[in-house]
Amino acid sequence: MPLFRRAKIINNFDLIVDCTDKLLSNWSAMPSHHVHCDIVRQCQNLLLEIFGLISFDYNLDTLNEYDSNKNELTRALHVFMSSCVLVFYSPPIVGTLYTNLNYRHRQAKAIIERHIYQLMDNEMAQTREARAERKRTCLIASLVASLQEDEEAEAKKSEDEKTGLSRVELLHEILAFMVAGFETTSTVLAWFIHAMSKYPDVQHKMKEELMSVSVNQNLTLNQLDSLVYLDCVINEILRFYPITSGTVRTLTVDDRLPKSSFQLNKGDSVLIPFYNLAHDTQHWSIDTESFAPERFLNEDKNHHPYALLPFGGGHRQCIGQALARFELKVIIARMLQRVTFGDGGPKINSGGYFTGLTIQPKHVGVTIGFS
Ligand code: HEM
Repeated sequence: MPLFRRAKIINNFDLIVDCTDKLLSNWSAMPSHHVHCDIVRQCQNLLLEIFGLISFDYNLDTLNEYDSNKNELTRALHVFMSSCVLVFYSPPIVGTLYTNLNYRHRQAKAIIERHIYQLMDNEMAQTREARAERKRTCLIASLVASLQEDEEAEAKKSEDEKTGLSRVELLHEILAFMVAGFETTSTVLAWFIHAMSKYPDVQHKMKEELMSVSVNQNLTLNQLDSLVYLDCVINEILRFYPITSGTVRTLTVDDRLPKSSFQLNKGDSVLIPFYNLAHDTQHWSIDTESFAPERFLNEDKNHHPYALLPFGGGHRQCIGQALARFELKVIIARMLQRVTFGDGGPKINSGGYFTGLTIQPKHVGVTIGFS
């Protein structure tokens, strides 16, 4: 999607910096010895606010200093996502019963639907010319542009003949974007913060790199582009702590695995396991169990392309990967210009993981020191 190409994404640089500054300002109001145990939620708040503004021109107000849950849509999204986790890991019949009978889920879904339809209507209320212009820069405008002109007429056609999306189909697309667009990136950010508290040398090296390109606290796009070690750290976070266990493809023809000649048949589902590939010693020179961002500068610079697949691959690879990488780079650079993450203690910051919609760090307790 052209909207998620770098040329468009970089227009959001100031917006991402401003949102990060808001979170930093909230953190600075806390006592310096405070151990932050809600890092996963704080990262979600940051990415939700950014994604809402970038994609939907909508302020979810999650960085509100007094109440991050003030907005009705934000609250509904959190409820909806917790029930999605339950449904995702339950047998289909249990999932259907739960979503049909659970009052909180039904209420959250109704609120989300009302807001999304409102977003669509606001977009449709613009003139044709304004919509055509906005389509080039704004996700919601671009999605609304695919709405069917005459839904009733389209409904009478066969599936192959139909063009565009109905309002309900668009609702589901927008909801999928909302969920995929913030939960993933925020989980990577939470793993990053946990990793920094555990690997102070890496954090120190990143700060040195930042200081070498920016002596004052400004941050420009050119400076950001020159932060090579920071890119290595992001890659190592994605390798060391994959946030999804893998992806699945269904075979459209019979095939055999190249080395073992193992027979696969049309219709078989094949799991591509991200964690195993990223930790398989056959594909990496430096110990795969060490957290070593330098590997991407040296020995493992030319690793097998399929050994690291955090965003999947092929036709169905992640549409938002350039946006996610850009958001992460800006946020991390901005944070490390101002703060140092410290280890809150062996028990409270013991890591481990929790599998929700993504694989999240379970026990994170960090101190946040301002310099
Ligand atoms: C670090 C953050 C992210 C990670 C690790 C991630 C990871 C993934 C993965 C593994 C897939 C499946 C790819 C495959 O099967 O080959 C995927 C699909 C997808 N992602 Fe992301 N994602 C991230 C951020 C985002 C963002 C920010 C957006 C929205 C702007 C997004 C939107 C999507 C969509 C719409 C798909 C489905 C694509 C399709 O089925 O054609 N993702 N993502």
